[in-house]
Amino acid sequence: MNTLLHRYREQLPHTFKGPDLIVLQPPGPPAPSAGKVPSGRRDGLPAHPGSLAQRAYWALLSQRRDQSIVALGRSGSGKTTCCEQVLEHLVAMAGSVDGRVSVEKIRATFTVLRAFGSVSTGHSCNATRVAMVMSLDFNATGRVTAAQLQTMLLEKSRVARQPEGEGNFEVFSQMLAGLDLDLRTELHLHQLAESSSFGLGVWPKPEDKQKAAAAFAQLRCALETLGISEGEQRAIWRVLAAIYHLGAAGACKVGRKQFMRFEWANHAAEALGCEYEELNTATFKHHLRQIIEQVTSGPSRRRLEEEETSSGLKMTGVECVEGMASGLYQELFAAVVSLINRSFSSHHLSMASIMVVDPPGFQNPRHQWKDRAATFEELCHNYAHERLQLLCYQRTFVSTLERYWQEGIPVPFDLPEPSPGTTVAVVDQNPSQVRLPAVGGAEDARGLFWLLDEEVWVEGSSDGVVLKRLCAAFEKKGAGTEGTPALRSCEQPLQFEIFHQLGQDPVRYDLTGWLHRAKPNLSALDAPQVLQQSKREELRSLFQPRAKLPPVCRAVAGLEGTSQQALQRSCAVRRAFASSFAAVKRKAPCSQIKLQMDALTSVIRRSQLHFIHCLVPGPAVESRGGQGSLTPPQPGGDKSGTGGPLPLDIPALRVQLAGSHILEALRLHRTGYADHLGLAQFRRRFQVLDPLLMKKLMLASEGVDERKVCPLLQTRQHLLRSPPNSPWRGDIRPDWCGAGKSPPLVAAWKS
Ligand SMILES: Nc1ncnc2c1ncn2[C@@H]1O[C@H](COP(=O)(O)OP(=O)(O)OP(=O)(O)O)[C@@H](O)[C@H]1O
Repeated sequence: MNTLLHRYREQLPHTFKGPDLIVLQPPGPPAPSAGKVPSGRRDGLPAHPGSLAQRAYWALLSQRRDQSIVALGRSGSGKTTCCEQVLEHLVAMAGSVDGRVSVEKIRATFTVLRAFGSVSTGHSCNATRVAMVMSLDFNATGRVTAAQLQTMLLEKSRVARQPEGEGNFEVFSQMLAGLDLDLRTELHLHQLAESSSFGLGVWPKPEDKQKAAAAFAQLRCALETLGISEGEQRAIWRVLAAIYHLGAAGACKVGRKQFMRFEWANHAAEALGCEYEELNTATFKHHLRQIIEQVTSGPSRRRLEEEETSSGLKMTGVECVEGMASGLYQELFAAVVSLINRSFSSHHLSMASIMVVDPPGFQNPRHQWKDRAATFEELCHNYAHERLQLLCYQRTFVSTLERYWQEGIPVPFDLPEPSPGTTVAVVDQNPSQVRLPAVGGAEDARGLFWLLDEEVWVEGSSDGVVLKRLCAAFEKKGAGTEGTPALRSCEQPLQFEIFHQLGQDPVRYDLTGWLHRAKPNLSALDAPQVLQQSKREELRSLFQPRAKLPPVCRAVAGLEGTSQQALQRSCAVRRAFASSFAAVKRKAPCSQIKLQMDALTSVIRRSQLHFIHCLVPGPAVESRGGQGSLTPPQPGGDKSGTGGPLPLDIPALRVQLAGSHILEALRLHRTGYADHLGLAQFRRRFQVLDPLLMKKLMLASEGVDERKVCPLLQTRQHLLRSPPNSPWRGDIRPDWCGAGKSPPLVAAWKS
């Protein structure tokens, strides 16, 4: 486990001295191994994400096993920066076959991802709104053969709606500010609309527009570095322009469902290469499509469609336009990811991979002293973050203690309580696969996602009903109830609080309108067809390859790839979606979020996991614009522009430490035996020192009586004491090998 405490480094002398806990240096090129090494570190590297990357790399080479590096922490804590540094370090260190993967391309990828996947919020000016897994494949000689990007949980609704004081995806303002005159005229962007229902084309200050234009020039360079042709870039700008025009067109709020401003809708159709009528039908007239399908399909299908129309699935005109815009953006994002993957793909054989995971950060409006309740999208990001924390908990504590128990190693350590699983269950617990006992005592307690998916089909149901059922299942009532609560209802109507971060960081949510959000948006589902059937060749060639992908996995981008490693990862995603076919068939948006997280965890689950906990050490500072954004960190000391160093926010740091079980993990690391090897790896590593002993060792372990192994090693403790400076030096405990316990037989060292 690694803790990266960014900024304020100078103010934290010797904060963490554990062998695995490191303090992040300010961003910059990976530090060489020279320099002051914090005491207790065994790899000889100073504190830096690069040192973690190096460890994962050596583990990959020595164990021939996939590795994953997962960044966790609040929004704005430096996860994306850290992941970028890790990837750059790996590529620079290992080198790549044929130069297919280079540091420049990795940087370019992050520039593109920041443009298309991040927004400006109070936490950060580049808050990521998509979860990303970037995998580097290595061959047996340790060189990078290929890379693959997969993305999940894109906050596509952001295109049409943003919380107060937050922005749309950066790429819109960049394109509107920086597009050259010819293209601007061709796409009807030379004169921006007076108002856009998507909040596009607005810059609070003139310098913001200049910055956006400069960022657009950088984005174009990045796209070129990734080998994305001029024609493909034009197709990308066309879709973005169409989304802009849809925002300007708007929808009539009363009467017939139709565009409010015909002229702008016409521009949107022109940009997409389709007729106005086609766009109009795809956006508003699903019933026409449904009627055709009903006529051509069998009776069972007809029943399903009837159900859909009779339940509250009918949408307003505004929802239809929003759905079309978000659907177009999701397809565009997936196409951009495919283009990035094309630039990294190769047919070279690979042995194993290192996967770097950057999820959206944990978010709480209270962190910026905002009084508003959190939104549905923020709940989804917090849920994703806690699913990864749960994985960390299982690997750090549950599996480790289980291994000690299996090997008969007495370690005085109790499983920390509570587990992140308590709050994860509030969101996604499925009574048919209950992992934890229902907190409120109700036998069939369903998590929020399941409740929303269920209630959306019930005639006359409301947000209040969902809240009532949720509280009945998970709220602790009465004085006798023990343990940390997972949920409580608030005094404000339709509001509730989930006790995230092990109860340390409760977030208040407003459930108003969530039932409406849980409906599948039929316009969004029609968007891919509009793009695939475009009359413009450049759009068709960009989007038609997506038509071949199974519709179940549409929310996940980056499933293409021909190498063996890429196919394995894609299979893991498909398996996760296949596990809940009913939810996929119903196109239920909430279950899809859970399935996307299942897919992400199943991609990395089999690998050796390394977690990076990024902490925000100081309080968020309101920007001069009053939009609640963090003051950008200053190099070399983080002066906030006020002349003095920012104070450390000790309570906030405590909350972050306690909310992620960091101190408990450190304690287990010191009490237990953090490093261990399977016998086969142990033999491979040390047999050169005493081949005879190793042979006996293998024979003993292959035989029935494993007890013979232990005395053999005890007689040769010097094996592990040499060579000098070996990172594996240490004491062997006499009971390191569990007598009579079942395999896997492991060797454990005292760190
Ligand atoms: N080690 C560091 N020292 C100083 N500043 C940093 C460091 N790491 C990141 N930053 C800055 O902090 C800001 C937020 O960083 P970043 O986008 O990586 O955070 P994040 O955790 O990925 O946020 P989110 O989850 O919202 O995407 C950026 O402006 C970045 O430049």
